Amino acid sequence: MRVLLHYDMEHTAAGLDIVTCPEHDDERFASLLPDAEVVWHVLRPLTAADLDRAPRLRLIQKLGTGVNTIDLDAAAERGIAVANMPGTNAQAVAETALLLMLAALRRVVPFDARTRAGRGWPADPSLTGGELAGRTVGLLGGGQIATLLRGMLTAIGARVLFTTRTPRPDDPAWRPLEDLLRASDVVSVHIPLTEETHHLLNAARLALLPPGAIVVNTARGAVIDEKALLEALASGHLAGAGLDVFEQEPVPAANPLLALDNVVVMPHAAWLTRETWARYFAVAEENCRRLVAGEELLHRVR
Ligand SMILES: NC(=O)C1=CN([C@@H]2O[C@H](COP(=O)(O)OP(=O)(O)OC[C@H]3O[C@@H](n4cnc5c(N)ncnc54)[C@H](OP(=O)(O)O)[C@@H]3O)[C@@H](O)[C@H]2O)C=CC1
Ligand SMILES: O=C(O)C(=O)CO
Repeated sequence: MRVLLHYDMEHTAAGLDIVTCPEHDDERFASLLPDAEVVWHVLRPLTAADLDRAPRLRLIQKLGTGVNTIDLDAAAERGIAVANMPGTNAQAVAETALLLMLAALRRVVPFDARTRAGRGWPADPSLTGGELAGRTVGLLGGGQIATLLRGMLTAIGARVLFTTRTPRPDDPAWRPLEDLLRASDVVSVHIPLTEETHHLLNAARLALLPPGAIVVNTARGAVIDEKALLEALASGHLAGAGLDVFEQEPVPAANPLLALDNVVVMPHAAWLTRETWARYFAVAEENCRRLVAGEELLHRVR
């Protein structure tokens, strides 16, 4: 079975003929699509035009959780199955969210730059940080990532609140979104990007956060209105942000958020650990086996 791994990563597996293609190499991707029976998809959008070049394609296997980068209707129209693998990267993302909130609270970006430039010592008192212990952290989402992060934050001594679409009155930490925002010193986003969640954190909702709050996003850029975020940071209402994801990816170098030293950034790499890859390949190979055997796929989305 011909598998097209759409990432710059070599991998072999018994019974699978795996070819790889870096995500930025559109020409190679187009040339490999006609023979692909399975695409192992990471993040580069998979469009109807791509699928038109792939007459043998039977399965789009998302390596990870969010399927917003796949044209699901186009896949369904062409009889191509789509599956994801929720949870396989949850530990990595939860740890990254924790890392970004600590980095923002402790001003790692300016400290790092000044230390490298030989201007780090003595440490500038204007960069005095804050501790997570004792602060209230509001999580948007109560799924696999938010649940792991909640455990980590509780161990550190933070007070954790969370919100979901479906109220969870049995859990004393659950709050309606606006109540959660009013109470949160740090807010961290862990919900999918859908029509409903697009710009969920807009100017009005960001204004509900207490002055000096920190926003962390390891979910999808467009859940936050980036212009409103920039204004809230520029006005000083927000003290900082930790961003792994952006409205436009790859994030353009001219994005004004990148010029702020109270914003710590990553290139949508929260998931990127060796352990995540091992889990990705285990599920992806199992779904290829199931496809060949005519068995029900794991985590079929469509
Ligand atoms: N940066 C990265 O590398 C990665 C990013 N991600 C992103 O993180 C997201 C979360 O992942 P994960 O925790 O595994 O997903 P889950 O599916 O386990 O959890 C999603 C949570 O979002 C909640 N939710 C959905 N819609 C809304 C809404 N409108 N308002 C409030 N809550 C909502 C759901 O609860 P309910 O249905 O009750 O509302 C659920 O608790 C993914 O969708 C993906 O976009 C994931 C992995 C890697
Ligand atoms: O799993 C996800 O949704 C990611 O963003 C990483 O690919």
